[in-house]
Amino acid sequence: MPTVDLRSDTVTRPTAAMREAMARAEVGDDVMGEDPTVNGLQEAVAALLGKEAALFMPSGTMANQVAVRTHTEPGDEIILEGTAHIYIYEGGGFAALSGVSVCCAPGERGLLTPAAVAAAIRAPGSLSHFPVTRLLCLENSANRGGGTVYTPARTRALAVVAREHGLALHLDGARLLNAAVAQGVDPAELAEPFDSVSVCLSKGLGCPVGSLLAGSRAFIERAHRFRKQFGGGMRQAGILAAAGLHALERHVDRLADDHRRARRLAEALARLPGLEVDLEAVQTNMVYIGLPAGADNAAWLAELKARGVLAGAVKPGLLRAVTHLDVDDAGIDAAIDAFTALAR
Ligand SMILES: Cc1ncc(COP(=O)(O)O)c(CN[C@H](C(=O)O)[C@H](C)O)c1O
Repeated sequence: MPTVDLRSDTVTRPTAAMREAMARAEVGDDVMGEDPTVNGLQEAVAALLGKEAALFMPSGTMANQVAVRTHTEPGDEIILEGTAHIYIYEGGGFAALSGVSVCCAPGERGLLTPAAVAAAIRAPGSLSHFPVTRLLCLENSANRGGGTVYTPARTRALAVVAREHGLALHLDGARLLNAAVAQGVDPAELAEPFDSVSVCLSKGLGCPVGSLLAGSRAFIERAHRFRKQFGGGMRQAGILAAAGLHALERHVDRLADDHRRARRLAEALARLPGLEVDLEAVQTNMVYIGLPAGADNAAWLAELKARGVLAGAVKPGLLRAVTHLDVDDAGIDAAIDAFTALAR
């Protein structure tokens, strides 16, 4: 029985055409700045996001953590929404690598409001008791929010509050191209208010490895130093960068297919007895699925697997399904059939 892997869009494998592009890549030593394909990808992504420069990174986590380190000094504080990837899924890197504290602001479906950001900013006290709030990080699309998106207008409104208080702004744009395609807007419009933006090539875009961090030339120069310090300097990485150039050319518009499939899956599951799906949160390629009270994640995942469907567990009673390049309409049909059989 074929298996449809809905655990994450990180599971996408390079297509044959992408592998050919990788095999043809011109390469050089990127630590010496001599890999022409990496340089080309960095220029292309900087232009895509409307930034002066960009830096190729082995992972989205490293792109975020280098950004935090570049914006802050030990003892500073950063503001994150309570379900942010930087807060939950990056190994406490903000503390271990940057020595900063976090103020988690309450969001709705993973998205912050200007009021929540304003309330999270440490008032400069007369004494030096407080950490200094230095950086606001947003996530677009918001993973644990359900793959929800910030609009350009809401992003700008949050940036106004941050700028009024002298904060720097970083965007965890792991799925920024999903957010842009879902809204029919230019990625550069969503990136515009930010000092730094990370984007992932290794998720829905189908690359085996890679993210980029974009920002001003001065910011990227400073980030370059921290990437090296964190061990992220790479040598003939053009083989990986070629996948990114290929993906930017061929795999961006098709993200709409992933969103359509996620929507179809969500609407079918929402109709099943005992399952809970927040359809308002299904805005891109993710479907969070609430199980019946008392259901056991492991048992459900095993039953789904036995029916050829892999899903991810988020927390007790909550699963996640993510559509991507390697999921087709037949895979969605199989997932609907499997959940239907189990929900009875
Ligand atoms: C918003 C966001 N920002 C950053 C990252 C980190 O990217 P990588 O370090 O995995 O390349 C992820 C990965 N997300 C992964 C997933 O969704 O399966 C897991 C949870 O780490 C992400 O969702």
